[in-house]
This record gives sequence, C-alpha cells and structure tokens, in this order.
Amino acid sequence: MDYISTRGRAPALDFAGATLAGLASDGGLYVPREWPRFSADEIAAMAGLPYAQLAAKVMAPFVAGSLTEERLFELTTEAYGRFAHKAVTPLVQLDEQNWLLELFHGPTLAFKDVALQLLGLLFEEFLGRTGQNLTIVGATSGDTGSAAIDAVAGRDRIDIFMLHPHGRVSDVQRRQMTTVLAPNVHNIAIDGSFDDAQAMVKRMFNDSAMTDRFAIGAVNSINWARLMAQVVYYFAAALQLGAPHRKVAFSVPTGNFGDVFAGYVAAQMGLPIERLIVATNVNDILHRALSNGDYSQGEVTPTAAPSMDIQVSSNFERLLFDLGGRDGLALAEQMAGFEATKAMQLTNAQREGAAALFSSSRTDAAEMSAAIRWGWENCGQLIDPHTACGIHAARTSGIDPAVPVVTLATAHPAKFREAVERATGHRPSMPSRVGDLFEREERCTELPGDYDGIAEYVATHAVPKG
Ligand SMILES: Cc1ncc(COP(=O)(O)O)c(C=O)c1O
Ligand SMILES: N[C@@H](CCOP(=O)(O)O)C(=O)O
Repeated sequence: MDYISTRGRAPALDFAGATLAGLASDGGLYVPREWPRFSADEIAAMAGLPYAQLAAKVMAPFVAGSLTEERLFELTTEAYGRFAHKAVTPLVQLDEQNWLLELFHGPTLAFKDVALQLLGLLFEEFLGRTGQNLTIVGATSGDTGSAAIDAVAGRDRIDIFMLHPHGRVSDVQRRQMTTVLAPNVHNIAIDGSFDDAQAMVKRMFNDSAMTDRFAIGAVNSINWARLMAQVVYYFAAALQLGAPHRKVAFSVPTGNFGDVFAGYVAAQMGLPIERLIVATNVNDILHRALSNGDYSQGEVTPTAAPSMDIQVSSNFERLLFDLGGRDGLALAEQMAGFEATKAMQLTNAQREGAAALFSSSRTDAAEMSAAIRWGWENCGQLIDPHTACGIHAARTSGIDPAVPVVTLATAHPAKFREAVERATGHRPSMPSRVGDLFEREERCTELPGDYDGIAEYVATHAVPKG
C-alpha cells in the first residue's frame, strides 16, 4: 500500500515512510492511495477474534509492503497487552438502543492509548531499520500528550516535545504529562489555545531550518497510523452487535475529526455503518460545516470537555479530499483560502457526500451536565464530559430505534472528576494504574505562543537526525 498527500504535490510513500513522516512535505495529510475493502464474508469471519488478532486482520492491508501480518500481530499483542480490560475496548449496554464503547482502559485513561501504544512500537520498529533519530513535535489539548508520552518515554532514538495550552487542560491530564521525567520527554506549556499549538507544529514540518537538521515526526492524528489503529474498534463494536448482517450507528465526540474519520474509513472498508454522528461541544466548527457548509474558525471557548476545545479540525481535510474526487491540487487551493481567511464554504459535492453518512450535533454546558446525569441516574454509569457530548447527540439523533447506536466513551470519568462530580454529586475514583500521580514531581517549560521561540527550544534540546 502506498500513501498520497491530500494536497497532491508530495511524493507518495510506503506505510513505514508515511508513519515516520507524519505530515506530507506539501502541508497535506497522507491517505492510502485506495481504500482496501473486505467482503461481507470476510467481515463475518472476524467475529469473535481476540482484539489483538482482529487489529492485525483489519490493519494488514494498510501496512502491506512495510510489515507482514504476523509481525503486525506481534506488535498488536504487545500494545494491547498493556490494557486493563481483557476485551481492550469493551461494549456496555445503556438502554434498548444505546451502547457505550469504552476506549479508556489503556495506561493514560483515554482513547488515544489505543493508537499510541501501537504507534510507539511502530516508531521503534521503523527507526531500528533506518538508524535515524526522530524528533516528535506534538500539540495536545490534554489526552494525546499523555498517551504519546507514555508510549515513547525512555525509547532510544526518540525525543518528544509536547505543546499544551497553559491552564486549559485538567489537573490529571497535565500531571500525566509533566510527571514523566524521562530525559527524552519535553513538555511545553504555551500561552494560547490548542489551535495555536497545532498551527506551530504543522509549521515546523515545513520549516527547512528545522527539517534539514531534524527528522520531525508526528503523534497527532495528522499521522495516518493513528487513524488506522482507531478503525479497528469500529469493527470490534459492530461485529459484537451483529455486523455485517446488521447496521450500527456511532456517535463520536469530536474535535480534530480523527476518531470519526476512522469510522468513515471503516465504512469505506465495507463495514455496514448506518450513520456517523459528529458530536461537538460549543466549539462547533464541524457541526456548522456539516449542517450548512460553513467551515469558519471562531474563537475557542473553554468548556468542561477541554480536549474538544478545537476550532481547526485537521482531519476534516482528509474527508474533503475523499469527497471532492481526490483532487489534491484543488484541495490545496481550498485549504490555502481557509488558511488565509479562516473561513471556507464546502462545495456541493463535499456537502452532499458528507450528508450521506454524517450527521452532527452541538452540546452546550447544560446539555453536557444533563447527559452525565442521565448516564448516572438511569444507567449507573459515570461518563466524562466528552463522552457526554456523544450521549447527548445519540439520544437526540432520531435514528431508527431498531438500529443500535454506539457512543464512543473517549475518556475515563476520573480524568475530569470535577465536572462529573458537579453533575452527579459523585466523584469518580482514580484507577489504580495511574498510581501516585498527585505526589510526583512535575517538569514543564512555559513559553510564549510564538513559533520562533518554540523552534529554538526544540533545536536546542533535540538530537539531529543522524
Ligand atoms: C477525550 C476526548 N474525546 C474526544 C476527542 C476528540 O477526538 P478527535 O480529535 O479525534 O475528534 C478528544 C481529542 O481530540 C479527546 O481527548
Ligand atoms: N483532543 C486531542 C487534541 C489533539 O488531537 P489529535 O487526535 O490530533 O492528536 C488531545 O487530547 O490532545
């Protein structure tokens, strides 16, 4: 399988190359040249497979040429062996129609672990072949940072520089990053929003003063390998609910459009998906884009679901590319317009294509609290504020009651215990696997949100590519 850029100009790469490159050199995102497709019989034959084995089956076509399915299975076995639940991503029934897919049983209590535990191993595998050093530069609104740091802390040939918006992540999220004192881990708190951090990270990939010296790598969902690993749990959930003989809908708490794009990929691969519900908080650029074609960047409003306080959704570009006939040069022009004006109108083809599979919803603060309360009082489940946006969207979606709706539970409620306690009066307890998080020493550098200062900090502390 080879990978092409959504902006049409960067060279195609194989899976290993796309994984190490992260962002394409023309500023675009890598996508597989074509979507691999499973027949209904092939999907039916996956029912009942243990998660690590299912993962290797679903991902094998994407890694072909860089890894055998057998080697991939060794890596998925190691990655998912670190999860606290045997099923890795267990499915829990809430009522007649609604289900929760618990994606928070990994080491850092959020869905990001599902992809990042594997990505850490993939980096090690591919860097071992090239002998190169990798300088990972990432942006986080809280969860990617901790999951990525856990996945690469102490690994040879890797430095990680993780930017988070100062004061805008939860205490648990911050400590999960800043208490990791391995010498290859560098936390940077910036003045600004997640969007500012993400823009600086993308800029570094195209700054030749940096890329000439350092192999800059990505752990954000701009890296295709992140999304590939997230496709697997759509298969896992749908198979348990009767796929391929029965359609399933998914409600997905959304910020950077990565998790829900993985659902789109699952559908392209043949998984019968009734609908993908894009659930935003009040930072609703995606809800506006999908409901009336208006993709214009507003100010970021801090919410109780801080990981979704995002107004520029990187992976939306992958969807626009696919729906717009995969015309990279046309999309490059459309994205250049957005970058210049902070606004963009979807084309008719993009709007109609999206409407065939996606619907969307926006959840405000009161609705978020009500959804958390509903989960607790009616189903005995504590849910976090991000998942609550998904639950609100699922319960107001109007989907045929015969179709199961699976909400992706993207974070453990203990990561956001103040908001959960405010809504329910009940404080979620911290899973023992996070250990003495609140006793540990923290290390973090505060920097103003300007690119030059951050590039200089990275250049001073990173190891050249070699
Ligand atoms: C807990 C949580 N839920 C949902 C999201 C949204 O996921 P995505 O950015 O893939 O849309 C994030 C991060 O982005 C998150 O950390
Ligand atoms: N919510 C994310 C934001 C970054 O998104 P990513 O999926 O592109 O890494 C976070 O928690 O950091």
